[in-house]
Amino acid sequence: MVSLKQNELDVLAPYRIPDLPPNFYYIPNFITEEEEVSILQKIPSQRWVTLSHRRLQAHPSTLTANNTLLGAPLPAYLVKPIIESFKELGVFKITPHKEPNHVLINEYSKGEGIMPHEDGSAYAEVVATVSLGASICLELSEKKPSEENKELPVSSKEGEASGGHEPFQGVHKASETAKGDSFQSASSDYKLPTRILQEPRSLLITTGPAYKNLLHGISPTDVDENLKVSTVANWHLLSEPDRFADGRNERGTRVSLTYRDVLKVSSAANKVLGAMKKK
Ligand SMILES: O=C(O)CCC(=O)C(=O)O
Ligand SMILES: [Fe+2]
Repeated sequence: MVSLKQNELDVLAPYRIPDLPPNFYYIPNFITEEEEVSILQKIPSQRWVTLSHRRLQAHPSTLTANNTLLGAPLPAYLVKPIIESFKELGVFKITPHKEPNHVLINEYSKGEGIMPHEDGSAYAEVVATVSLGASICLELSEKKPSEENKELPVSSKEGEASGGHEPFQGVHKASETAKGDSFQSASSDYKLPTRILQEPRSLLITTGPAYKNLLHGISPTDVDENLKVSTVANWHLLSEPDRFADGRNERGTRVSLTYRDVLKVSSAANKVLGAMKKK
């Protein structure tokens, strides 16, 4: 019997990735192949915003400049079956709205990635990422003092401004230097930096200190290499580790759905009331 720590999402305990800051959970085969195909077909092709190393779309909309979401329902294909399963598992049970209200869809072609960054204070400390199409490695590193506040600006996350391209390059370089310097983890109990290998149809949940204290990114490479039990934190939770027996993951086009609970939500009704109060 797995012993449960306080606040741990009980049903998820068997999926907790060991030796990482609390808490990452990796659930292989979270959705079926049919569900995967169906979601991929429904992602609207006209809503992509192309960034320098990936393309992106936000549902129901991009956040405002002060990180507020104009509340609106998520499209049905993002709700069923995924959010229904989140409710059964209690994924968002600790967040203010108890369910996600915002989804960013990222698409990475072979060789593309995202700079190491933190998701920041606009969201509750739970992110649930469903991977589609192909496997990819998420790289985790600890924030160094010099890397505090490497929060991806909303503009770059949401693709509103081309200025978002600059931090991508800059932060990516910072991380590579850190690795070259044989990065020393402040908390030596944890094996950092490390990688989480995300297979298609899997769910990765990031909560608490894992959300707050680490940077995550994806190398813009054609092949993830040197994959083995000692370099991939979730190796024992993989659905098909044999696929990576040669230590390699040849990248394909991978789409991620990142579900979040935006803390500040304004409704259309609130806007009208606010305007009336000002009069
Ligand atoms: O594609 C992913 O898994 C990561 C995306 C991400 O970090 C983000 O959108 O903030
Ligand atoms: Fe992120």
